[in-house]
Amino acid sequence: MRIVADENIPLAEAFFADHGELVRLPGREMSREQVRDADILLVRSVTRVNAELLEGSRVKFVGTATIGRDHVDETWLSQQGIGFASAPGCNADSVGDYVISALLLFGEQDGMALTDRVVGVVGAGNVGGRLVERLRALGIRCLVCDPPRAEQEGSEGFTSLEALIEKADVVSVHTPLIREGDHPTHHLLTEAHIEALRTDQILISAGRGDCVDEQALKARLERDPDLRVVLDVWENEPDIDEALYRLAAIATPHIAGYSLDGKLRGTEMLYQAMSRHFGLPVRKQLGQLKPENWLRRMAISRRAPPQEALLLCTRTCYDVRRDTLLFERYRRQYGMAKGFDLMRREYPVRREFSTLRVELKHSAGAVREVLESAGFAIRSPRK
Ligand SMILES: NC(=O)C1=CN([C@@H]2O[C@H](COP(=O)(O)OP(=O)(O)OC[C@H]3O[C@@H](n4cnc5c(N)ncnc54)[C@H](O)[C@@H]3O)[C@@H](O)[C@H]2O)C=CC1
Ligand SMILES: O=C(O)C(=O)[C@H](O)COP(=O)(O)O
Repeated sequence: MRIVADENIPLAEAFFADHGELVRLPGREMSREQVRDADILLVRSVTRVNAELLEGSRVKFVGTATIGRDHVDETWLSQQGIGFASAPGCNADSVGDYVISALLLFGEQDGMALTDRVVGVVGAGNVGGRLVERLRALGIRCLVCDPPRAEQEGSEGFTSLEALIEKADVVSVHTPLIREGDHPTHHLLTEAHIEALRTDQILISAGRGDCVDEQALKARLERDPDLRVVLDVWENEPDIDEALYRLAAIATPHIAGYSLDGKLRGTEMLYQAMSRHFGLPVRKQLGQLKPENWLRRMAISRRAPPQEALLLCTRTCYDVRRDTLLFERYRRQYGMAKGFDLMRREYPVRREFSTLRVELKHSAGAVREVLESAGFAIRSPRK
């Protein structure tokens, strides 16, 4: 079999090369000619998978190593009898790490504890749902807006988008991009929602750029630059709006989910789905193929207050400031569109919180509880 895979899918050789010739390509420019003779196509979110790309090809299975599927015309694939799989939840906790890192940064800037702010999460699936679990475990009050879930599970525990914007201090958007149906999310945050934000609120957008009306957001920020927004996803990636970029408090090039762990999980999920599709045995597991030195550790030797310990461990794993600065460097050196993609391609290895083993030298119960709630693995002398 011939397998065409995006160059940014790690361990694709280790998982797939036994099944045929593996060709690596840059995803954004994948062309009809390049995939025509492929049997299996493995992509990321930057490749539009539709009739235009695949009509007349011999592709029998498409996998996207991402949670999002808005770049794939699933209806057309199914009409053609082409198998399809995505990687639900693969990097969900990495997006949570990103949000926690941003919340800690704002807490530090404002001299506030994490628990001083109410966080509103819009879209509570694998990403938003797990984020809410972690934040609540940290003692943070959360509001949740997820109308499809509210319809299925009953409205208790869910709130409308308008009420969430009114009551929350942080509005964190994690919806997929859905253009049709009962709950479309294209420009889910309308001009009216954006105008309703208070200057002291924080908006985080880490689902898909098109879920927020960017022109309205830009207009609001031009009038009210003190409103803080964290933008990881954008309309028209990679050629994003430079003026909006400059107005954002934190601006990153769609890397909220870019941990090595999340990406590798995505590759393994595609391997499993591909094996099922072709009736092949699942012989490989991520555990056998992971690089050495998989787990890292750190120790907290003194009696740090819980919030300080959390900040220390979070920054050891992931510091959102690094990515904001790095993005600015790439933009200056290569221009916006090229810098955006190049930073994603050369992204430094980042690990999920759960891979950091934190050794507590003191049996500080409160520190242990906070770190575990945030997702770190703890070793400490128990009382
Ligand atoms: N920035 C990044 O690096 C990443 C971004 N993503 C994006 O995050 C999205 C969400 O990921 P998951 O939570 O894993 O997906 P999911 O499918 O598990 O959950 C999506 C949730 O959004 C809810 N939803 C749908 N329409 C809604 C609406 N109109 N209003 C409010 N909620 C609505 C659904 O009911 C569901 O609970 C992905 O589709 C992807 O686009 C995912 C991973 C990384
Ligand atoms: O999983 C998703 O959905 C994402 O948004 C990915 O983290 C984005 O990564 P790329 O596919 O754009 O490399």
